[in-house]
Amino acid sequence: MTRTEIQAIRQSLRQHQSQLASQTSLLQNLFSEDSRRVPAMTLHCGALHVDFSKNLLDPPAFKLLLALAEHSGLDAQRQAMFDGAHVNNTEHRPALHVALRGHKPAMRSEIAEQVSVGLDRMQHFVQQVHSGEWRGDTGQPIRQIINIGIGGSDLGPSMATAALRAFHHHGIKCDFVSNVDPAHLQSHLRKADAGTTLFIVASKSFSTLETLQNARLACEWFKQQGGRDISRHFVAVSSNSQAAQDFGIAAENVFPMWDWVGGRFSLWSAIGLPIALATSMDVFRQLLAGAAHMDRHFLSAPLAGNIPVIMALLSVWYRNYWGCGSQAVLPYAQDLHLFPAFLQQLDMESLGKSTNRQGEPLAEHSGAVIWGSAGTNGQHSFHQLLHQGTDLIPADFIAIKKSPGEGQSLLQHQQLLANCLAQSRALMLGKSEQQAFEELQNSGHEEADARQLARHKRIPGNRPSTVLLLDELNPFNLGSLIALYEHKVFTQGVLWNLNPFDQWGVELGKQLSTPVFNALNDHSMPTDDLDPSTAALIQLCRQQDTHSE
Ligand SMILES: O=P(O)(O)OC[C@H]1OC(O)[C@H](O)[C@@H](O)[C@@H]1O
Repeated sequence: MTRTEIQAIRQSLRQHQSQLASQTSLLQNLFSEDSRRVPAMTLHCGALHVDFSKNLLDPPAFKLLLALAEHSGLDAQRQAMFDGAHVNNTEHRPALHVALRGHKPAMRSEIAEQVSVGLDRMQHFVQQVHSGEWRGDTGQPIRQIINIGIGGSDLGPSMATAALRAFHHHGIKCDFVSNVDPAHLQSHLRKADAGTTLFIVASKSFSTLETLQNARLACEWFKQQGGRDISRHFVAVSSNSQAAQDFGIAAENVFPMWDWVGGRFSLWSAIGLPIALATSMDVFRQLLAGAAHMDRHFLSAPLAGNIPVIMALLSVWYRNYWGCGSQAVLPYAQDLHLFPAFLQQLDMESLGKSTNRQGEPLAEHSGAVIWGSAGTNGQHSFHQLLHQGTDLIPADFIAIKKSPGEGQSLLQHQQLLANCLAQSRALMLGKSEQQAFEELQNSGHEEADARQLARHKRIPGNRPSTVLLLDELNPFNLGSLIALYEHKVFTQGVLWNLNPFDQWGVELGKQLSTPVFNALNDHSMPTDDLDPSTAALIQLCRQQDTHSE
């Protein structure tokens, strides 16, 4: 990496941004200056079409951002990740989620074999469950799956299972439990039948408190319901097979994963078992194939035509030069309603860092807050802030072209699409005070009243968005979409020179919860060594216990 050159590029980006920021109708000006802006800024990868044209980006800014990517060593670091080098430098590991979808890493030839064996085991198990060959301990087939896991062992599989609703296997219901709050598991157990329920205990480390506690509660419930043979109702997915066995899961029921897969990148491994059980192994393999398609695009497309790279460059552009502290992700598809929550972990756990790869403080802001929900619901709540709030918040709109239904459903789908495209357009166009005034006068308002109200109805516009259009929401396209965001996050890590594969910040909360838990459980335990606020709150909790006794 050439620090001086990077600093010079960053300085030019700052200067250029200040020129662009002075144009209040920059987006509309960019369209009038270049009639080819839309085709030039719309990229395609299989059935995914990405329209970048409504971004606050002109050709000089794009050129500077591409230079930033080149000087940051993106080519070499991308190759290093695909080859299996230790790109997770603080944990001394490769990050080889791409190997799970068929890429053969040059430095780790044994991995392709492990992946293939792992997939075959999944396939065999899914086939046994779906055919009814796998029986519970009362001789009944499995009808319900409850996945117990949290973070990467929950968000990816639950999101993909919901997204692939149209491909669900009839007769198998799949639920996900993550929160240590017993109410979460109990809400599912209340409706479950122990004889036909299969629990998947999903934990890469097999040491995560929430998952182990919920797994214990599930075992307790199973026994209370008269269940005898745990091995017919509990399987695990873990890279720590011994811990899973020590917990009581039969060795043959432990599906492997590996330390070279990061938790938030793990849905492609056996962590994706609930996806395959809820749909089919064929669907799961199509999901992998779609991701592999995006992997090839990321590896081979030139930077200027590389979708994940451009998305990452835009995120850096908005975060570092336009002062954007957050980014909205708005899937206009109910089946993708968990996508923003999945992305929150993928993006914020990866990029929420203040230290570079060398251990020095970062000179620039890194990861932004990622948030959003399924459209059109957001239009009736937080879109107000997107349109008229004081912050500039770039938005990714994700839309699906093909309606899954006909008749009235088709019409409603067109409404959904229309709303999506109209929101992206409204963010760009806004409404001038004059336009608002004329509309008010035309609708019969007195002039003074219209002038006053027009100030409130003015919408600045010039707010950026990207539209990602999928031909259809199917496993292949979903795989491509997820992999796109994975590579976007990786690229941002390169541009900020940080390690996107560790998560040390998460550890502190885990460490500190133990003494608090002990103090809550044992009232004789002194709390003087805790901070005054926590000590006082513990006292309050203890008093509450006394009152309810
Ligand atoms: O799969 P597990 O080992 O149980 O980990 C589950 C989750 O725990 C964490 O605290 C990490 O921050 C996540 O990255 C991880 O996905």
